[in-house]
Amino acid sequence: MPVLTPGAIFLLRASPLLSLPLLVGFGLRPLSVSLNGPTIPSWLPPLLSILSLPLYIFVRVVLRDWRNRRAAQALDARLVPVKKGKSFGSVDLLTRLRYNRKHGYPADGLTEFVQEIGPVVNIKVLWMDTILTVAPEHIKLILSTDFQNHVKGDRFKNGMRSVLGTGVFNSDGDQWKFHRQMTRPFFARDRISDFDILDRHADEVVSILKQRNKAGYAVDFQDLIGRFTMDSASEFLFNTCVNSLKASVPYPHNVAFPPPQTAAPEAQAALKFVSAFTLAMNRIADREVLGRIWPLFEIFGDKTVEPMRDISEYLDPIILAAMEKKRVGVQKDSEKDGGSDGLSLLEELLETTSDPKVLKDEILNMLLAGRDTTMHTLTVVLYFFTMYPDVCARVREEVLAHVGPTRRPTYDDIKDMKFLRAVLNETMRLYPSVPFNVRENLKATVWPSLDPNEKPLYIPAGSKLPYSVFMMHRRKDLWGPDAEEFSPDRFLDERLQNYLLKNSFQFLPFNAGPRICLGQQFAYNEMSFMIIRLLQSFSSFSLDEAAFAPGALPPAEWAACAGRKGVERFRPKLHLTMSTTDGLWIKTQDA
Ligand code: HEM
Repeated sequence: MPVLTPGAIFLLRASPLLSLPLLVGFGLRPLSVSLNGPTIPSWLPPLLSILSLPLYIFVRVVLRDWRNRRAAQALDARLVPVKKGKSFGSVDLLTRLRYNRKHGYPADGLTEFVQEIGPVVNIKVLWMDTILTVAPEHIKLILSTDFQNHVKGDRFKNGMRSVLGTGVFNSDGDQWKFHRQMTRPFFARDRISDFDILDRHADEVVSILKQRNKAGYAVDFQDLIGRFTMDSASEFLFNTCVNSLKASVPYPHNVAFPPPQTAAPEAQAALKFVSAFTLAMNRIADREVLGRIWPLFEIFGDKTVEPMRDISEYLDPIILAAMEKKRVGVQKDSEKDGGSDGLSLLEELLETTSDPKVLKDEILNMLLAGRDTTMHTLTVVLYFFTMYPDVCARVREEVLAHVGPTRRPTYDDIKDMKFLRAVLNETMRLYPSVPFNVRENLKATVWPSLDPNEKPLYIPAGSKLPYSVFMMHRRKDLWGPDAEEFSPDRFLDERLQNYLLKNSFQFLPFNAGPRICLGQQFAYNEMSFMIIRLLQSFSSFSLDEAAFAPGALPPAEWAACAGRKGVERFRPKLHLTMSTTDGLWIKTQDA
């Protein structure tokens, strides 16, 4: 049976509104004739039909703004200051932000709006309220103290549903509680400090880096570490390693005749799955950028169908096999090795549900959570090691002092390595994996004013409320005059007391409140483990700028810009999570 495309559904839903102009325009003439009224000139109905839709929207907007002003007055509050564009409906702002998202540095444009208007600003495009905040006071309300009133909301969830279903990331209320409770046991301490899986894959990463180094080629570290996080996550989550580290690793674009590579068929299947996964995530991220009107860009077909077909081809047999094992009571793979503590997430979930759709949604949600976030942070840590060799040398000293040159690190080693933790935190401060996030408020509410001389801010019900930890993490008034500098010691010296400890909500790489990242501890362990293994094998790292594809390095004009934009030698890119445009090409120096 043919399925309606998202665009067709959108148009069908909007059809009463779209048919209004035609009814007004063309219904008027026969009505006048039947009532013996004045003759209506033939040009009037088309003119009315053209004018009636904008008129209808205009009246609605004026009425809504009037109601909001009155509601604000009644609460002795004020409306959030608006950033206005130059064109009709401020469409130029949307065009500018979309262009910046593709070609600029993260938050380009938004940074200027915040400088001009303040840390909370209503970016009103097409008369819709989009209230951006970079204030810890408001983010705390959204995520924690007024959590019940701030949901992901249908607008966000509709765009994500064809990929993330109703998994933990893409649900609200009781449905979210069900998913969160179901997945939480998996993150018990025993489970996340079992380093066997990480160790095997870290060994593969080190050996690939060594081989390439010996042959004199740079390696795309982002690609390599993305395979590490994918293989580790897949093994933790569904007990089947995707084996992407076994597939051939790309050579830089400037290698004219790369050595021929052979890859096992399962490695090809892995790459197909990984690229379908990446594509599906990028497609839903595009929808989020387009906002409410995203279905209009999918009139002829759902853009996630194709990648989801490849994902299902890979994942469904794994899920069905696990269900079958459970049904016939075969001992679980992980129980054979290490008792029930070692259950994969899939096995853990099968204790609660046998619905294949719920199982698949959850696994995909966890892969999204677990792969791209850690991949990005580890990539930027390595980038900072190339830019700040003194920091790299200090972490290496700490590694050698605590773990030595070959021993496998333990949970306690990692816990004790304070400078390594500071480097991870500083990396996530400057380049948080989830730089922008969004919520919607169910009921109208009031936010405190950041200026004590001004009235509080009225937030109408159903507002789109994006918040940016990326921008908050760089505010000089919150972090000090050196906020744009990479300085891990700020998490250890007096700056910790002077800034962060005064307001813990100003540092939120893992979110906060009831929806705080479930994998936070797992992520710290995984990232620390990998860095320790790298620093046991290599003494330093360098960028190989010649290996970057044309256009992948920052454009020359960025050098004149203030802050990090002016100094970076990589190009951060935004989707649902942050990544590096066309990878990070590095060379290693053996220890
Ligand atoms: C550097 C690594 C990581 C960072 C920076 C990070 C950050 C975040 C953030 C910001 C959120 C909130 C998202 C939202 O509300 O829309 C989140 C949620 C979540 N994260 Fe992580 N994460 C990381 C690694 C992981 C890992 C490795 C896992 C699991 C394997 C994981 C599992 C989750 C889950 C399940 C949620 C959803 C929580 C909920 O909505 O109740 N994360 N994470």
